[in-house]
Parts: sequence; structure tokens; C-alpha cells
Amino acid sequence: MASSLATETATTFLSFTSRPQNPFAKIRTTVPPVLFKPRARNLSCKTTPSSSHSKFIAFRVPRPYRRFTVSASASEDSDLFTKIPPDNRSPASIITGFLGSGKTTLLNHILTADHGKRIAVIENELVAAKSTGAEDIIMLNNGCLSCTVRGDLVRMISELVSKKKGKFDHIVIETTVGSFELFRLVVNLKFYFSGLANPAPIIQTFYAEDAIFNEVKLDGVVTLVDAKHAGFHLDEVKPKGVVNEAVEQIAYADRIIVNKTDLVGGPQVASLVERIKNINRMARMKRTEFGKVDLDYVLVIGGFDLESAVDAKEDDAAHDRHDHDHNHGHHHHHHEHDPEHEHHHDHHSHDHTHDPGVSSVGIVCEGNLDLDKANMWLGTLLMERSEDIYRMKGLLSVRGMDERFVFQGVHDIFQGLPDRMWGPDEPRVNKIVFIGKT
Ligand SMILES: Nc1nc2c(ncn2[C@@H]2O[C@H](COP(=O)(O)OP(=O)(O)OP(=O)(O)O)[C@@H](O)[C@H]2O)c(=O)[nH]1
Repeated sequence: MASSLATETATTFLSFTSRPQNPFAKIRTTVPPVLFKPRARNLSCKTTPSSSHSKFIAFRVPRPYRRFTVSASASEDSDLFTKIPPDNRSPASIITGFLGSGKTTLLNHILTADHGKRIAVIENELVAAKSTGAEDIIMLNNGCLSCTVRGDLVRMISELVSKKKGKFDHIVIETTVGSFELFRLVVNLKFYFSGLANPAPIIQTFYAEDAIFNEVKLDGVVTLVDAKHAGFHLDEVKPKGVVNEAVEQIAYADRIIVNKTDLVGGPQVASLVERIKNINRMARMKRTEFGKVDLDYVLVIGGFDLESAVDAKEDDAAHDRHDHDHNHGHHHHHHEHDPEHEHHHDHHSHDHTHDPGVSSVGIVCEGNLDLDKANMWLGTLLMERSEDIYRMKGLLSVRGMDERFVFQGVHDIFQGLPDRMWGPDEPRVNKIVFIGKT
């Protein structure tokens, strides 16, 4: 009963999002979709059972397209809804951030640190369309690979995977701007504010391209924020309908690194941290000088991992309290702090912050959801507002289902699956967080 309901849940959570189409008509999958066992036998789909990510099923609908994935166990005999097979694809992180925020400095730290990890770094330069597509792959002393790709990121990742598979443990992609583009940015402000280092197309690449999806899984998005200049960028008022790039980069993040803290005082950093939290309450945050962070912080994220989607948020809450340091008088100290009591402290911050146009909304409600109503609500929301939703993560308690249902999404990409069983004494609670345009 519970299992079939779980199937129904995943099926309906998929089907509502592609209502105008037959969701199975455009299936792209690597295994017969076990989660949809009753219908799977009627499907024609290519199968690669040896594929390391055999648990994934992805749907693609032509433009205005939506892509969805749902996880299912690869084995008919396994416990479909409580056991998820290991995903052996290579993890990849995206590093983004405004010009000069410290992305290259962080990359140098990653590439030179003695961490024992073999990391392939790809600098994805945004360059002119008639780029030659040339690239270099250099082996560094500490076993890392450094690649510069101009133009075609998909081809670069595919080549990296086919030629260097087994020679690296993690891929890091830096969104950067080539010197020619930098010139264009200076002479053409419109371009500057319309596409600079927006991580969305790169995130979508991981789901849209078979060659990448089959071999590489997105681990997370790391956004560097310049503690000295970010306030100006966040304050930038845009023409109607144009979203501030600095705000967007924060909205997509799983990890936020507030860098260059040596250049500003504690109160200014604390004020910036509060502004960032108003935009993205899902991400974990750290303050750094010269990008000096523990590498696991940027390399073991699991932000797109459904199993950890909700747990990550619980970590964040604890982290927020630890990370919330204050400067009282001339004493620097860290202490546990309830953000609710913010008004008791004088942060010397400016009190006229602009509405960033993007914020986080969390919904927590106890009890069990009616499947049809939940489908209708979330489905309608995605159909109508996916352009406005940068990220979402959730955990649902569905009536009659013994497993938790977890999901996460980025705009039109939606992933959901039944996860572990609810504990016997565990409160059945629904938690959803959205980051989107206000
Ligand atoms: N004072 C200070 N300077 C920093 C810090 N981090 C980086 N810088 C300096 O800031 C400048 C820009 O840093 P990059 O790492 O090149 O920044 P980026 O984001 O890669 O820049 P673009 O690729 O141009 O977007 C360099 O001169 C760095 O040495 C920091 O924490 N404190």
C-alpha cells in the first residue's frame, strides 16, 4: 500500500509538471524506470544498466521546456523506497561570484593546498560566440588538473570525463569572464548586467546534456561575495524586470563565502550577512580572507543530493547561529545568537537596504498532506512561476505513505523521490523552502 502510494506520489509529482505533454513520451532514461514499474514496460528507452547513475530517470519536454528527474532503485528486488543505490558519478561544484570577489583566489587555494584530493578545475570563460573552443589541460604538482575552456563547457566536461576518468575525484567549474568579454563589459553595460556569471545555464547543463548527466553530478553552487563591495552591487537598482546579478548569484548558492573580510569592519560584515540571509536562508555561510576555507566546505556540499536536501537545511540553522558573530564595542567574540533578537543589537548597519527583489520563504506544517491537493498546489506553482523560483527544497509527509518524500528544484528542473521511512515516534512534518522573486 505504502509502496504503491509512493509510486503514485512520484508519478504525480512528475506528471503535473508536464501536464500538456505525455510525460513518458520524451523520456530520457538509463534504466527501465522501476519507480514507474507498471508503465515502464511500455516505454521505449535506452538502457545502460552499468551506468553509475542508474537510479535516475529524466524527462525532457521541448521548449518551453521543463526537465524533471526522479530517483528509483535500479534493482527490482531491492527495497524501492528506502534504499537508494550509491551514485558513483563524478561530483562537480560551480564557483561563482561578482567580478573581483575572489573566485580565482579560492581556486588557487584549492589547487595548491595539500589536501590529497585530485581536483579538475575548469575555468569556463564566457567569451565571444566565434570562439575557437580551444582548451588546455595541465597536470599540477599536487595531482590536480587545471583546464581552461573557452566556449563549450559541455564538450570540455565530456572530454575530461572520457580522457581523464579515474584521474580526478572532483570537478570545480569557475564561472569567469575572459579578457575580451571584460572589454565588452566595460563598453557595453547592458551586456554586463544581463549575463555576467549567472550560474543558471551551467546548472541546467548538468541536467540537459546526456553526456554530462550520465557521468557527472552537480554537488553544489559556491558563491563568493566581496565583503567590501557587495553592498553596492546589491543596492544597484535595475530596470523593471531585470534582476540584479549579485542577488541572483546569492539566490542560487548552496555555500556562500563572504570574502575580503579584512577590508571592512565587523559591523559591516554582520550587516552584509543579514542581507544575504534575507535572500537565501538555505545556504550555509562562511567569512574568509583570501578564500581560505576548509576544502570540504566547498567540495562536499550535497546541495543537489536529494537525500541531504532537507538535512542540509537543518545543518544550516545550527550553522547560522554559530556563524553569527558580532562586534560589540571593541571586543570581538562569537556567541550563540537567536536571529529573532536581532533588534537588541546595534550593528551600526545602514537601515535603508533596498528590496533585493529575491527572498526566501519557508513553510513548516505538521501533519499529513493530501496527495491530490499537494500535487495541485505545487504543480500549479511550478507551471506558473518556475521562472521566478531559483531554488526550492522540501520534505513532505504524505497521508498513507510510510516514507518521507524529498524534492529539490532549480527553476524548471524538478527532482523528487521517496526517501527513508518516517520513524515510529518522529513527528510527521512538512517543510518547504523557496528562494525566488518577490
Ligand atoms: N584584501 C583582500 N584581497 C583579496 C582577498 N581575496 C582576494 N583578494 C584580491 O582581490 C583581487 C581579485 O581577486 P580574484 O581572486 O582575482 O577575484 P575574481 O573573482 O577571480 O575576479 P574576476 O575573475 O575578475 O571576476 C586580487 O588582487 C586578490 O589578490 C581578500 O580576502 N582580501
